[in-house]
Amino acid sequence: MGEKKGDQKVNIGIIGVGGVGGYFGGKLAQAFQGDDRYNIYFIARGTHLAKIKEQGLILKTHQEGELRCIPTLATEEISQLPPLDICLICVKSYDLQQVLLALKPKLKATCHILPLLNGVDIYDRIRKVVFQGNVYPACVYVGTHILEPGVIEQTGGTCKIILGKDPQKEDEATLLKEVLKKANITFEWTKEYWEEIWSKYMFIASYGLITTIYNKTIGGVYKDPELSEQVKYLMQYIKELALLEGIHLKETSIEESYHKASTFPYETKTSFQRDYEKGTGRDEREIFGATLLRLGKKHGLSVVGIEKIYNQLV
Ligand SMILES: NC(=O)C1=CN([C@@H]2O[C@H](COP(=O)(O)OP(=O)(O)OC[C@H]3O[C@@H](n4cnc5c(N)ncnc54)[C@H](OP(=O)(O)O)[C@@H]3O)[C@@H](O)[C@H]2O)C=CC1
Ligand SMILES: CC(C)(CO)C(=O)C(=O)O
Repeated sequence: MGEKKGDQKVNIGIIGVGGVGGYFGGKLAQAFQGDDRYNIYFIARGTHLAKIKEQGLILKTHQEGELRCIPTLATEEISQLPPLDICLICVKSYDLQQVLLALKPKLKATCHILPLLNGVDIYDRIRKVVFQGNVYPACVYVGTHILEPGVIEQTGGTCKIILGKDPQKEDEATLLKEVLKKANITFEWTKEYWEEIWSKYMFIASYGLITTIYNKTIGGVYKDPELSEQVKYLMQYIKELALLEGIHLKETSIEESYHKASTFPYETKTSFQRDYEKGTGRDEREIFGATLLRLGKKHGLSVVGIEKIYNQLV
């Protein structure tokens, strides 16, 4: 499906306008502001939503300065959305199921669904609930968070979305690619998306766990020899898991993944760490920790070392 003709509008939903959704959704809203062929819908809640309604979303970026992004509509109610042509899913994994159930009736049969969550089984989680549309497995390296209600700060990462074809479909995501290009969002369409998603997982599960447990930034962990050893231990384990799941990561994947930390500012915190620090008990440990144990047990790997690390989370 290419660009829409006539007075048909392209309805784009950003589900969860936090760090990731605020960055990409903000760029989309900015790009299409005043262009009545595109409607941009933000799903947000609480004081963050109230501020967005009041002043628009303020997006502070590393490369492009500060942008004020005004969507067509910002609301907490997914039921208020029109049928969507494109949907970026940007909630944390613990909110995914509930959001999918609400979204399901709002996704057109041709909808282009782009999940930007961390994790190796996000595609499967979505496909258990949503049968229509095209779900493009994806990952992204971007350091971004809600600085204060209504304000997103992006400080590091390439900001490039790596995505590929829905494994169950033949669609090439023409409309989504056009929209991303128009909004100046960098992306790479690849056949190797599972390798990319597992590589990202190797990076974020390892650094996520160690930054969180030791209360250090990504730079702090990278510069600490003992913590770096733990990161590499986790990476080695994830590389083995990937292979057992049929994904062959490169010979150099651990070294590359370990050094990726140096492409983020020293002070960068992981999204897992930010949640954990809030102490609300709502965090992605299931994705970053429990999944390592579950898959390890499934394949008969020794999980003693992983359990020792995981059990340090309170
Ligand atoms: N932050 C980063 O730098 C990166 C994060 N990721 C991954 O991306 C995903 C999103 O992370 P991130 O952007 O940091 O998360 P955030 O917590 O910053 O953003 C998610 C937002 O979605 C909102 N939300 C969730 N459910 C609903 C709902 N039903 N209605 C309205 N709003 C809702 C949350 O509101 P509330 O706060 O009220 O719960 C929150 O504002 C995660 O899987 C993360 O691991 C991937 C790459 C980089
Ligand atoms: C480390 C980072 C910022 C890299 O994209 C990330 O994915 C996260 O914190 O969840």
